[in-house]
Amino acid sequence: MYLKSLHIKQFRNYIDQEVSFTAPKTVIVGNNAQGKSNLLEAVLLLATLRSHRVSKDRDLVKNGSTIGEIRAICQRSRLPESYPIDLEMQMRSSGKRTLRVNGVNQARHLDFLGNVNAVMFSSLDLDLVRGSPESRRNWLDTVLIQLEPIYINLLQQYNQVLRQRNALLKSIKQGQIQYEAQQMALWDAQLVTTGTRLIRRRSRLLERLTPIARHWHQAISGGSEYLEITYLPKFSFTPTDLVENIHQSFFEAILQKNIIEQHQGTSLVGPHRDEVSLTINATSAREYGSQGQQRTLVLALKLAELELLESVIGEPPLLLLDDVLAELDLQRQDHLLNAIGNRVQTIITTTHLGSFDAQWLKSARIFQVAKGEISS
Ligand SMILES: Nc1ncnc2c1ncn2[C@@H]1O[C@H](COP(=O)(O)OP(=O)(O)OP(=O)(O)O)[C@@H](O)[C@H]1O
Repeated sequence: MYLKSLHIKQFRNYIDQEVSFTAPKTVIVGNNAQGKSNLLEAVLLLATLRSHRVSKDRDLVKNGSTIGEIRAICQRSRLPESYPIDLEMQMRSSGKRTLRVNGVNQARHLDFLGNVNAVMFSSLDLDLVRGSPESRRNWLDTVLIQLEPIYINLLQQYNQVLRQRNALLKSIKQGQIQYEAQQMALWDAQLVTTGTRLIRRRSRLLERLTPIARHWHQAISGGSEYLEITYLPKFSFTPTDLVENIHQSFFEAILQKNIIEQHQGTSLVGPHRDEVSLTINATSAREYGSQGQQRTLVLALKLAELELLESVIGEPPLLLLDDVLAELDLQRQDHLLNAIGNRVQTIITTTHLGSFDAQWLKSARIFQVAKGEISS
């Protein structure tokens, strides 16, 4: 797919900015806090309807405004040039969003998704290995939303059940209501049904990503390291388990935590607490990996994400590199730049052009950004 132009209004530190992407590679240069990440965030929002940095739309809308807008024209390779897609996303500090495709309102998120596909690689992604389980869960969710847009509905359903179950547990903890086994069993059943759908999809995604990530990981590390990626719910689980078996193990785990959940006033079992284990030669990459090993691993995961999306969608997604190139050593940079080639439309942000290969820069369009204004 090709992103032809982006128009952002009252979004983060931008007032009204239009950018045309006339080359497969765009480099955005600017000092810190000028709006580089904000621009990439706008593109990622169109692809996933989620920000990788904040959860509330009020943080995305420009301070002092009530409504922000991201508009893009893109071109899918399966459609003729005369059928560009016009996407519009309006967000309000109240949280209400309006989504339009070619001028037509889309009531459901899943009807908007799938028009833009993108892979973001930012310094925040180093948290994928070193950070909390939440960053790994968020990563899986972001990839799944693009691979199968219906996932956004499944995620919303689960989160709604979780919120209600947590509210009930909190009221029990605070003594506002009595624990009633029958009432709780209803919520348990919904948590298990909606949660199992997420667990199975996340685990299936890892089964598809692992061989690709392993390939990249071996290529970058020189072939001596063996990567394993495993989905770890709070109960015993294998990816080949039947749905009924997962349900049963999930229920048993909830039952075991029954008393402490009432005591803590929150749900302790479910995909919101799951972990993804990343091991190199059977050793935890998070606890024992060197910084270099962790960087190689994150790069391998991102390249796997790119390759998987490309094979499922049938064309390369956009690649958004937020100030990460300078953080990679030359060998890792080479792997990344070779993998991108000229096939993948890439938008790169950087504070200085010094770390870029001169030849590579020749084929790129370069913009400057300062105080939320982009110039060429
Ligand atoms: N909702 C908002 N309204 C107005 N300005 C905002 C909003 N959110 C962020 N900003 C401003 O955007 C700027 C940060 O931009 P951005 O995160 O894109 O930085 P950057 O250019 O990528 O720099 P760095 O290299 O430090 O990451 C800051 O000046 C911040 O105050």
